[in-house]
Parts: sequence; C-alpha cells; structure tokens
Amino acid sequence: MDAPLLKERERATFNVTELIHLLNGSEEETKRRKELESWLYNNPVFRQDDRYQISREEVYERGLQKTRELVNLCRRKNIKFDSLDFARLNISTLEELPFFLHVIMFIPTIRGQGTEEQKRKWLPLAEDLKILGTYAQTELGHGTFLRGLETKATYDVSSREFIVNSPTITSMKWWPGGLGKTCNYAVIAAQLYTKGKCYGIHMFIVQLRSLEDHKPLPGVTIGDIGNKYGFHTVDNGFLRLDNVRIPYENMLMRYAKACDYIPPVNPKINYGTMTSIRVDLVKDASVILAAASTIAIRYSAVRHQTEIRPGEEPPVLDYITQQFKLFPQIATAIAFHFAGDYMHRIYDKVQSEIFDGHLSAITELHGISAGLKAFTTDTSIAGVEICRRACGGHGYSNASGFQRFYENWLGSATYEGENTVMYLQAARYLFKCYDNPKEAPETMSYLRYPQNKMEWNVKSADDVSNYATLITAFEQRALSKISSTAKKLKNLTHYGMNRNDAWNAASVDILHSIKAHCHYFIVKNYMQSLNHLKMSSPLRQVMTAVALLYANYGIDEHAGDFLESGFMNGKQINLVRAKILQLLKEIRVNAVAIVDSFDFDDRFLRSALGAYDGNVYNRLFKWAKLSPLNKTEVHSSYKYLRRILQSKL
Ligand SMILES: CCCCCCCC/C=C\CCCCCC(=O)SCCNC(=O)CCNC(=O)[C@H](O)C(C)(C)COP(=O)(O)OP(=O)(O)OC[C@H]1O[C@@H](n2cnc3c(N)ncnc32)[C@H](O)[C@@H]1OP(=O)(O)O
Ligand SMILES: Cc1cc2nc3c(=O)[nH]c(=O)nc-3n(C[C@H](O)[C@H](O)[C@H](O)COP(=O)(O)OP(=O)(O)OC[C@H]3O[C@@H](n4cnc5c(N)ncnc54)[C@H](O)[C@@H]3O)c2cc1C
Repeated sequence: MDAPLLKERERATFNVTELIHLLNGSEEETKRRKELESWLYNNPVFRQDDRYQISREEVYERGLQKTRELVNLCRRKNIKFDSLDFARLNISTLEELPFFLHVIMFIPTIRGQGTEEQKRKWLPLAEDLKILGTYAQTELGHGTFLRGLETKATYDVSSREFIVNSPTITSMKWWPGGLGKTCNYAVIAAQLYTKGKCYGIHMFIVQLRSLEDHKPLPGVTIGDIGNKYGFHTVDNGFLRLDNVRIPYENMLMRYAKACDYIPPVNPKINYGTMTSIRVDLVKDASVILAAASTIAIRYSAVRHQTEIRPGEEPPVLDYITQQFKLFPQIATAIAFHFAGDYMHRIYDKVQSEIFDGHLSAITELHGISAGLKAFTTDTSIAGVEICRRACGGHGYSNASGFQRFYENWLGSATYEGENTVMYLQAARYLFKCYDNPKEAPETMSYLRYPQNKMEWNVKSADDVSNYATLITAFEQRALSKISSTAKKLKNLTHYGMNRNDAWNAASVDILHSIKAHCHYFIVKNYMQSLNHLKMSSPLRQVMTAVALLYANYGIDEHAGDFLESGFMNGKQINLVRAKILQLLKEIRVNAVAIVDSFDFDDRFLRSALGAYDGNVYNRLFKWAKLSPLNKTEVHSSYKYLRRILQSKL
C-alpha cells in the first residue's frame, strides 16, 4: 500500500464501511453485490488488460465470449435478466455486450406491449435465448422524430400478414445495438398502414436471420455500421427490409389492434421502453462519475508535484484548485445516486399503475425522466472529463481507465433521446404544469404557489449551511426562469405568433428554465434523502459537508441566474464562495475515504492511477511494457526509419 494513501485512510473521520452500506442500501446488499462481482472478476474471460491492443473484430468476439460466460453464470445461479442481480452483473462488466439490447429493450418491449398470448409465445424464446432480438427504431434519416419514421408495415387483409418495407435509403434502420451481426430478431418501429390509412408508429416482431445458419432471410439487407467513439463490443447495425412478410400476430397488440384498427388509449404508450432506459441512465450517471472521481482522487493523493512551500512537494490534492475541480464531482455522483433511487421508485409506481390500466401517469413519468436523463448525463459526461484532465499526462493514457468507460458514456448525451430534445420534452410538461399549477406533480409542487418575490436573508457564511435556505434559493432561481420565459411565450403569441413558432423562438430560454428546474429537483431530493437516512453523527457531518458543497457550488456555477432572479445579491454570492472554500478544507481530510466508500473493485476500474493500493508508477510501467510496439527492442519498421536517417534533406 502506497504510504500516502495509507495516511489518507488513517485520517478519515468516519467509518467507510458505514457509508458503503448506506450507498448500497444495506449490508446485505453490499455483500450480494461483492459476491456477484467476484463471480465475474475471477473469470479470465472478463479480462481487459490488453483491451487497447486488440482489433475491433477481436473486441467483438471477446464480447460474445463474455456474453456466453455471463449467460452460463446466470443459468447456473438462476439469475433472471430482469433481476437486480443481472443489472449489477451487467454494470460490473462495464461494457455493453452484443446481446445488451436483447435484455434491456427487446424483452421489455414484448413484456410491456405484447398481449398475454404474445408474451406466452415470445418471452420464453427470448428469455431462454432461443432468439436474440434488438430494438430497431432509429433510421438513417430519423432518430428523434418518431412520427417521421419511414419504415412501413402494411396490413394485407387477404393473407392476414404485414408487409414490412424500407421504402427509401433514409428509412433504413441505423444504430440498433446488436443488429449488425448478433441478433436474429428485432422489434421494428414502423408506420402501421391498414385499408389505405396510416395509424402511426407501432411495434412489430420481425425475424432477420435464419435460426439454422444465421444467414439473413430473404428481403433482409443487414450489417454493422462501422467503428464509433465507443460501444466497440456492440455491433450497432443497419437494416433494410424489402417487403418482408410477417404474420398478423407479430404486431405487439396489448394497446392497439390492427384489423379494424383500435388505437391505444395513449399513443405514447408505445414509447415506454425508452422511458425505462432513461430512468436507468440517471443511476448510471452516478456510477460513472463515482468511478471517475475514485480514480482522480486516489491519484491526486499519490501524485506529488511542485511546491506550495519551498522544499515541500505536496500531493496535488492539497492544491485548492484541484479540490475545487474534484470534490464537486464526488458531491454530484452522490446527488445523482439519490436522484437515481428516486427515479426508480417513481418508475416502479407508474409501471404498476399502467399494468392496472391507468395510463395517465406516463406523461408525468416522461416529463420527469426525460429531464433528469438529460441533466444527469450531460453533467456526468462533463464531470468525467474534469476528472481526467485533473490527472495530467497520465490521465490521457489508456492505463488511466478513463477512456474505457468514458467512450461508452459519451453516447448517453445522444442515445435514448438526444439531450436537447429530452430537455424540451421535459419543459413541455413543466410549462403545462406552470399553466395549470393544480395539476402539477409533487416534483413541481412549487409551481402551485403564487410567485412572490423573496429576498434571501443570508447574512453570514453559516447561513449558507442550511438545507432549507439553499433549496429555496434553487426554487426561486427556477421560478424566476420559468415565469420570465412564460411571459415571453405569452407575448410572442399575443403578438400573433403561433404556439409552435413561439416555442421555437423561446427555446433557448425554455432550455435554461428546465435545466434550472432539474437542478432544483436534484438539490431538494439530495438533501431530503439525507434527512430521511439514519447514520452516525460522524458520517452525517461528512455527508452534510458534501451536500452543502453540491448546492453552494451550483450557486457559484450559475451565479448570474441567482442574481438575475433578484433573490440573491453580490455580497451573498461572495458568502457562498467563502462557504465553498471552507467546505473544500473540511472535505479534504476525508476525500480518499469517501471515494473508498464507492467501493469499486480494482478489476472494475482497471486503472493504473486509481487502484486501491495507490501503486501508480509500477502499474504504469507494467502496462506500458504490454504495448505491442515493445515486443521487440527494434521495431520491424526500422527499415523505413533507417532510410529516413540516411536520406539527404
Ligand atoms: C456503469 C454503467 C455504465 C452504463 C453505460 C451504458 C448504458 C447504456 C444504456 C443504453 C444503451 C444504449 C441504448 C440506446 C437505445 C436507443 O437509443 S433506442 C432509440 C431512442 N430514441 C429516442 O429516444 C427517440 C426520441 N424521440 C422521442 O421520444 C419522440 O420522438 C419525441 C418525444 C421527442 C417527440 O415525439 P412526438 O411524437 O413528435 O411527440 P410530440 O409531438 O412532441 O408530443 C409529445 C407528447 O408525447 C408525450 N410523450 C413523448 N414521449 C413520451 C414517452 N416516452 N412516454 C410518455 N409520453 C411521451 C409527451 O409527454 C407529449 O405529451 P402531450 O402532447 O400531452 O404534451
Ligand atoms: C451508442 C448508440 C446506441 C444506439 N442504440 C440504438 C438502438 O439500440 N436502437 C435505436 O433505435 N436507436 C439507437 N440509437 C440511436 C439514438 O437513439 C438516436 O441517435 C437518438 O435518438 C438521436 O436521434 P438522431 O440521431 O436522429 O439525432 P437528431 O435528432 O437528428 O439530432 C441532431 C441535432 O438536432 C437537434 N434536434 C432534433 N430535434 C430537435 C427538436 N425538436 N428541437 C430542437 N433540436 C432538435 C438535436 O438537439 C441535435 O443537436 C443509438 C445511438 C447511439 C449513439
């Protein structure tokens, strides 16, 4: 164990194990998670030490080998794909496996939108992996605008079949995970046509490849879309269908019927699978940022560089600027942990209502999940990059561990709903509630009360240590943004602009409003969650400091908003900044212990900088020696070098 990390751990003022159990939910949950991880990490198939020395094809092949191991493990241990245990195992692999979409979207779409008869037929095949499916919605020409999708499913009454067709090149399905080479089925989003009329997007089960030899079926043109930023294990694919016929029974008809068309009670019920992934992404944002913070904090405690006082080369974690970069990332990871818990609670509640036939809450769930998905993924992507940059040159090495998970996470600003679009969707719901405050859900209850101008009676740094005053500050900031934007929308329509054009004209202000609302929700949920949790006073002291840092840092980061709202003045902003410096100092002694409480196994982080023992330099050198260029002392390309050296300029 590197001496600096040992010393850091000895200085901690709270019990790390207590925080590990609190973040996991309980001691039993911690034990279960570690047991599941051990099953993976002790299996050499899940190794990744040579991850950046193998080709895309080898990466994909490894992905299938891992899939086989994971499936065999689940079968041996009787772990179901829709279980929390599987979700934990999946996160522990920390890369998307080729059959990932089968589990997170293909099966859930059938389960959520299939009739009882369709579920009886398809779920056993899918859960036993007799068929492997993906969720094929996005097309070359459209990903966001689902009503603009071009794939057609035309009902042929005479044969009781649907003819599924990609009429144009832009209608080709493009991006679905596992589509290129892995899956032999897909749930296809297509415009339903029957008796010459279009009834909008519905979901259809289509077989793509033979179950005997995996060759594409007649009318199916299919393949991988090529290399991307990340998701290298996943064969995101393209698919063109040339009048492929499928049985009538292959349209998922829990909520709509094709023959003598019966529409769904709410057409957006077909979008339910996307909502479930957005809900998961909120918690994933916390995990990713916690992992990045662990690497950066441990490395910063070991890395000694330059001098604060002559003759003393301190750990870079002693630099206030380094603390100002990294401690807010720890705080954000914990804030998003509690936001993810909230999202799952709300999702489970709405899902049970939907299964009882009450669909009214799906709009609220969409409004909340779309906004938090965008806010938490945007923030965590930026936070990972802050952590990486805080590690200097070695942060730029693949040995740091950052790239491996960051390259997948970058996509979260786009997949499952491009973030700007998601923000605007959430804002659509927010402004509806602003206009009808009595219909506002609990998360927007502050819209119910008259907007009265408030002054923040904060006179000293201690006043910015109060959860209630901080929550009120974020509430007033959001209200200020929302009410001024609502006024702008009203003026635009008052002077003759139609609602849609007015919405577009005000969309930058709308974006600021929904972001302020999301930020308010995260702060409020974070502080209320801590208030409801039982913990020892030493731990509560630490968790309070971290939560206060999250809120005060948010005020400092958006000081203009708080000043513009009239709720705060310049002197109070300076009190907030003084509070931040005081909190950085308070958190410094526990920084390493807090990231230890995220409890990442070294084999999850796979980082020479963030390993638990802090033995950074030996790991970096060991990793460098793995470089293929070092297989020989003189590389085989020397012949070219020699000509360069001998050539005359
Ligand atoms: C350590 C962990 C590491 C893990 C890291 C990796 C994790 C990886 C996870 C996943 C892997 C990646 C998988 C990616 C899969 C995909 O990307 S699948 C495709 C996703 N595509 C989308 O999300 C498309 C986005 N577009 C839309 O959702 C819609 O087109 C739209 C909502 C933007 C617009 O649709 P439109 O029909 O035009 O609606 P509007 O006319 O705007 O009306 C909106 C009304 O509809 C309601 N609504 C919309 N969506 C929903 C919904 N999902 N649920 C319920 N209601 C919805 C909305 O509330 C409006 O209602 P009102 O009319 O009453 O206001
Ligand atoms: C790694 C990865 C995996 C994926 N997996 C799948 C999958 O398994 N299945 C699947 O079906 N799809 C998948 N997708 C596709 C993904 O869902 C879409 O890319 C995503 O929905 C965004 O749609 P788009 O690409 O059409 O972007 P666009 O919507 O074209 O976005 C382009 C720009 O236009 C802006 N824009 C678009 N509409 C509006 C609007 N109304 N108002 C303001 N601005 C707007 C956006 O903000 C953005 O800046 C995946 C994508 C990635 C990157």
